[in-house]
Amino acid sequence: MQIHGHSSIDKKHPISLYSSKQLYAMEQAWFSEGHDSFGLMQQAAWQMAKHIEQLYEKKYLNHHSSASVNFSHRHNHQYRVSIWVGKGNNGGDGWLIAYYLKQAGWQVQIVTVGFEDSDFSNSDSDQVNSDKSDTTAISNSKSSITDAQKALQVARSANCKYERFEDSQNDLRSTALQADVYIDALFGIGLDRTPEGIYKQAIRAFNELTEQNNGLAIAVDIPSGVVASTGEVFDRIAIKADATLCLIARKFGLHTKDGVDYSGQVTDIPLIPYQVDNVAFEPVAKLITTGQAFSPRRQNSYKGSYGHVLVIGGNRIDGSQGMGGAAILSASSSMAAGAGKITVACHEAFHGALLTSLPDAMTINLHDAQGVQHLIKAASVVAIGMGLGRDDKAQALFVNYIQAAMTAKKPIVIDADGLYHLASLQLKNDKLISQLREYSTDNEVCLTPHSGEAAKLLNKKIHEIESDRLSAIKLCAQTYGGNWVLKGAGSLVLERGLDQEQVYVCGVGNAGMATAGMGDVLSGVIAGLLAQQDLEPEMRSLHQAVIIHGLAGDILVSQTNQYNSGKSDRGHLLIGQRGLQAQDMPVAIRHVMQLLVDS
Ligand SMILES: NC(=O)C1=CN([C@@H]2O[C@H](COP(=O)(O)OP(=O)(O)OC[C@H]3O[C@@H](n4cnc5c(N)ncnc54)[C@H](O)[C@@H]3O)[C@@H](O)[C@H]2O)[C@@H](O)CC1
Ligand SMILES: Nc1ncnc2c1ncn2[C@@H]1O[C@H](COP(=O)(O)OP(=O)(O)O)[C@@H](O)[C@H]1O
Ligand SMILES: [K+]
Repeated sequence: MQIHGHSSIDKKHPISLYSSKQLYAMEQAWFSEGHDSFGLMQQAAWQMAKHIEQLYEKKYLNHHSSASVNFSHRHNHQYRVSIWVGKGNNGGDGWLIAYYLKQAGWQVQIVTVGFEDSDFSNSDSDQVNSDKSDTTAISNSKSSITDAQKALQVARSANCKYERFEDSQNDLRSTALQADVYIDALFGIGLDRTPEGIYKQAIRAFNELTEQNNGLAIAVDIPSGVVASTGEVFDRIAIKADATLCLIARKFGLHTKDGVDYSGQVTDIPLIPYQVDNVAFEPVAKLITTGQAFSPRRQNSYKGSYGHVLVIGGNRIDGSQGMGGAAILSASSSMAAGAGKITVACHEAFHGALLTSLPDAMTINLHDAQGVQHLIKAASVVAIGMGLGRDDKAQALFVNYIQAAMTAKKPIVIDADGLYHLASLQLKNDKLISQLREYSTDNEVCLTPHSGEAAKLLNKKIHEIESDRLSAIKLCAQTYGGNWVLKGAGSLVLERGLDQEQVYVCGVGNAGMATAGMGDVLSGVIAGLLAQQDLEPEMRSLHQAVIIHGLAGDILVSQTNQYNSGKSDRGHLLIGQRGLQAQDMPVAIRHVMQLLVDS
């Protein structure tokens, strides 16, 4: 997975993301305007061939070639490419890439997967005389054959060598399979089920070969095995690409869930001017990698100008060890994100520990219902649920405090055990659920489940959530109202505006953050931003909080930021993904807040 270095925050615009259904609709819209589908495939392949050449030169010759590559035969060393094609149009792209790279002087070997001998002999009957081998002649040939078959003919007529994977699979060391660059054109956006049998073997062999030969693995459109609309990879069977050449428009699945691990560096090849204003092509989500710049604070201000966060959590059920850390992490992250004041309502057993690590905080006993309700009225934001406990007593507190927060019209952040209680209340048809949904139409309510919590909230299995995270977050919002984060690699954020909802995919963060307490940190950042009413709505938004959290995690493990001298300005040693702890986050959050002011 790519880790971003952030010595300053780069200012990339959000990237629109689409489902495969939308991609097919865009193509169809283009064809219905009279454009030729094989012509589009030729364009796609030609442009990909140029990018492949550039990627090759970047890796092996260690330089960036100019935008327009001068395709010429190489005298000293022939570039070797192994192109793996399936039977759909993704394979069609592969055949044509073979044709163009061969023209450019590459040594081309095609490996077909799932083809019968008859697939080649059938096309022999339509074969265009190789003397006249050009793509135009073939594109004008029999229209009854598919674009992929035409592409196959083009490559064959140019004498590109090919062999069936089925015939060579037992000998991965065969020289025919040795190459510098491996192109994955097995499946594109049409993949809709687990690759099995020969396909599974081919994907495994492709990955093994690229690794053994230290080859460059480049995926056409999307790594085969990744589902374009969801980012799911079935049974971990997918091409592990160093680079993906993404055709027409950016696929949602490249950036969330498993897709993040398989896509490598993604390059867009837009090809057609799809109508962005057309409702049919409204992106399903936007990929964000950077936050909004913060304005400097007014000099004439005081702690009250930046809000008062009340964290409610950190309980100890009789006889248990307790969960004070959750509230402490959330509170310290709130302050790191800039909240003016913080009070923690936690079990008294943790007051000492809290004050030792965060002397800036005020404390109150979680079970002092009157006192906490009083504080809810005084707070700017209420964040509830982190380590609150799941027993009946904790649920009674949860209901009581949520009611108080709604009466006092406070923004509410609900996480962890708070979500557990919501799920139980929903099953019991409790009136709190409809009250909260109603409340969320005019007031800020943020809910932040991971897949396990979302499964409980929707009364589904975790794999059902994971197989379609986009639908899951939408269903959460429909059922409970409010703004949502569905946490995990490529966290999804759903925010409801006045008349429409917007989904974001968080393009920062890393697997080092898969440790206990990181969610508590996120709830703190969300509350800390919401508390600062001097900020514009966009800067206090949920997606801003998720980005700050992810950037902070990346900064801690990055190889390229100021921490990599071995020591940070605060004397901490560089931290890696393994061993990153939630308690490391507040210092990095402060750093990101500063970078965003500077940017
Ligand atoms: N139509 C066009 O002109 C263009 C198409 N493009 C390419 O076309 C691709 C989409 O083509 P297709 O719709 O043919 O889709 P694919 O090339 O992804 O292939 C889909 C075929 O594979 C089968 N399949 C799906 N999952 C399978 C599995 N697990 N095991 C075995 N078979 C499986 C499907 O039933 C279908 O027959 C894009 O990703 C892109 O690469 C681009 O060339 C742009 C232009
Ligand atoms: N692989 C990952 N890539 C990016 N972010 C991650 C990854 N794993 C975890 N995170 C982030 O870390 C946080 C973990 O939250 P959560 O699972 O609720 O932890 P906890 O409940 O222990 O506090 C979430 O914001 C999540 O998106
Ligand atoms: K592919």
